[in-house]
Amino acid sequence: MVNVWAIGRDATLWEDPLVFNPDRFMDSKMDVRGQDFELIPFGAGRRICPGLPLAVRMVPVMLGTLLNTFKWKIEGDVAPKDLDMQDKFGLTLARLRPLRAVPLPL
Ligand code: HEM
Repeated sequence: MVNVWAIGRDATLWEDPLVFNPDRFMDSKMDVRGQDFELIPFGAGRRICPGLPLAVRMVPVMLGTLLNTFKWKIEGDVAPKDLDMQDKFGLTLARLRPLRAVPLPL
């Protein structure tokens, strides 16, 4: 069993590992397809997620469509910088408080 949680918080691998900063991947050559073990959201090796080819195509299409079709705000008018990023323990990590985003017509 690989502790992906610990890998993702390892300060020898990540700058400011506890900071939610998706921009850190902007110029990154890191491959999520099980080649770079710092980041293995689909697992790696023989049991790697068989849905990976579908997911890497569909997630950008779906996310891009949602972002281009609506403006978004966080329910309760919470500012993004104030978003509660605590997680709750489980077999997989889930947000303690679900993100409830509201689509607004453009
Ligand atoms: C962003 C989307 C997805 C992520 C992040 C993801 C992630 C994962 C991870 C981490 C595993 C465990 C790999 C391991 O044991 O090392 C897994 C397994 C699996 N995933 Fe996905 N997955 C995604 C989408 C999908 C989709 C779209 C499908 C099917 C259409 C799928 C089907 C499966 C199946 C069947 C397994 C079990 C494989 C096995 O145990 O041999 N996943 N996935």
